[in-house]
Amino acid sequence: MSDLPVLVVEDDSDLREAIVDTLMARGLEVLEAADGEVAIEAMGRQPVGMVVTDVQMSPMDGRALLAHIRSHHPELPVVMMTAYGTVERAVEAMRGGATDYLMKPFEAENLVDMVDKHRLKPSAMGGPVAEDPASLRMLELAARVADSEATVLLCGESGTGKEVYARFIHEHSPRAKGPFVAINCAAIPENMLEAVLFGYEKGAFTGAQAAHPGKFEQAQGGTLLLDEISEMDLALQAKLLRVLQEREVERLGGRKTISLDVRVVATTNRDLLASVRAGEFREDLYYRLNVFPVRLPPLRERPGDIVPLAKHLMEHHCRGKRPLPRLSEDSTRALQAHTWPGNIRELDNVVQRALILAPGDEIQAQALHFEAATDGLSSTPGGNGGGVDAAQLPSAGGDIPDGHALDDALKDREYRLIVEALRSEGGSRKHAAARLGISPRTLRYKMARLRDAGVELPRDLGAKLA
Ligand SMILES: Nc1ncnc2c1ncn2[C@@H]1O[C@H](COP(=O)(O)OP(=O)(O)OP(=O)(O)O)[C@@H](O)[C@H]1O
Repeated sequence: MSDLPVLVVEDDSDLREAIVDTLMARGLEVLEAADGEVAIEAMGRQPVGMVVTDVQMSPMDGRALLAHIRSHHPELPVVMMTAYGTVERAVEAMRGGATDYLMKPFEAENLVDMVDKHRLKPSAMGGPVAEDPASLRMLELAARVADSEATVLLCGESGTGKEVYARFIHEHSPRAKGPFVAINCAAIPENMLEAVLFGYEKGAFTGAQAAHPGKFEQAQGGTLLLDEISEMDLALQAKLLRVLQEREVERLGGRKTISLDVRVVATTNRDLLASVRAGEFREDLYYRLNVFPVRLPPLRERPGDIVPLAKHLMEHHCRGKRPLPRLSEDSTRALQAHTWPGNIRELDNVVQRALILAPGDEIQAQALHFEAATDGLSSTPGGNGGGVDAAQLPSAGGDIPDGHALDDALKDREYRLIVEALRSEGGSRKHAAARLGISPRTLRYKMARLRDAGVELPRDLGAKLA
C-alpha cells in the first residue's frame, strides 16, 4: 500500500497551507483540517499515519483531539504545535500522550524531520499491508513498541504475518540500522539448534572445523527473531533463559563470555500459556518473553485486508514479468467470502495459482483455487476439490515454471502423506510421526519446511504434540 497520509490540523489557514505545502513538496500525502472535529471526521473516512496538530483551535482544540485519538487510536503518532514560550503547554501535551511537540515558529526542516521520524510507514521496505481497522490498530501498536527495547512476543495463527511484523518492529526501532537476524526454532534439527543460536569454537564437537558466531552474536546491535519459540526443547529453553537474563553468551566449547546488545522478538502460533500448563514450556521463560505480547488476528477477522493483500501479492509476483491483471468483481467477492484458515500464506498460494491460470488482464473467480485440505474438501468456486483441473490450464505462453515437476510431485506426495498421517492420528504429531516411521522432531522439521515452501497445513492438524 502507499504510505498513510499525514493529517495537519491548524485553524490558521495561512500556516496550515504552508505546512501542507512543505510536506507535499517532500512527496508526502497530506490531509488537512481546521479544527479537532473536522480532523476526527477525516480520520473516520480514511486511516492516517500521523497527526500534526495545533493546540488552540475551536470548536474542538488540540487537547480534546489528542484525548480522542488516544482513546480511539492509542498508538497513532501525534505531534503538537505549541506557541513559543509556552513550555507548560508542551509538557501538558506530552503528559496527555503526545508523541512529540514543535515549538512555533519552526523551520520547515524541523517539521519534515519530525514527520519523518514519527509517521507510520507501512509500505517501507515491503512492510505490512494494513487497511482493515484491526490491522491499523496492530500496526500502531507495533510502531509504538518498536521505539522501546521491550521483548515482544508475536502470537497468531500460522501465516498471519508474524515475521512481517517482526521486521516492521525492527525497521521502526532505533536498531533499524543494525542487523535483523531470524531463526526458525522448528526448522533446525534439535541437536544443532544450540550451536546455531550460541555459536561454537573450533573442535567444540565433531565437525566443528572452524569457530562460528551464533545467531545472538550475529544480531549484535540489532534484533534477533526467535521464530516458533514453542518448538524449542526444555533443556535449551533453560539455556536461552540464562542468556536473556545475563545478556551474555558463551559459545559452545568456548571460555569467554560475550556481552550482548540484542533485542529479542519471539513468535508462536501455539497458545504458549497452554504449553506452560502442559509442562512443555518453561514458565520463567514465558514471562521473560511475554513482556509485550502482540496478537495478530487471523485474516478472517480483518476482512478489509483481503483484497488489498491480494493486489499487493499480485503486484509482487507480476513485477517485471507481466502487466498487473485486474480482479473481476466475482473474484473479489469470492476472495472476501472465503474464511482463509491458512491466512495470508494461503492467500498468496491462491494468487500465485490464479496468475498461472489466468494469463490475461483479468482474474475471474474460476481461476481462484482455495486450499483443498483447509476445510476438509473444497471451497473452490468451481467445486473441484481444490485441485487444479488440467482443462483450466492456459494452453500456451502461460507463466508455468518448468524444471520442477518432479520436485513438486514429490513435495505434493510428502504433503499428502503427512496430512493423512496427522488426520488418522487425530492431529497427534507424536503418533503421526510413528506412523510415518520418522521422529516427531523430523516431522516438525518437515512441517516447517512445507510451511516455508508456502504449503499450508490444515489448521486443525499439527497442533498437538502427544
Ligand atoms: N500484512 C502483510 N502484508 C504483506 N504481506 C504479508 C502480510 N502478512 C503476511 N504477509 C505475507 O504472508 C506470508 C506469511 O507471512 P509470515 O511468514 O510473516 O507469517 P507467520 O505468521 O510468521 O507464519 P508462520 O507462523 O507459519 O511462520 C509471507 O509471504 C508474508 O510476506
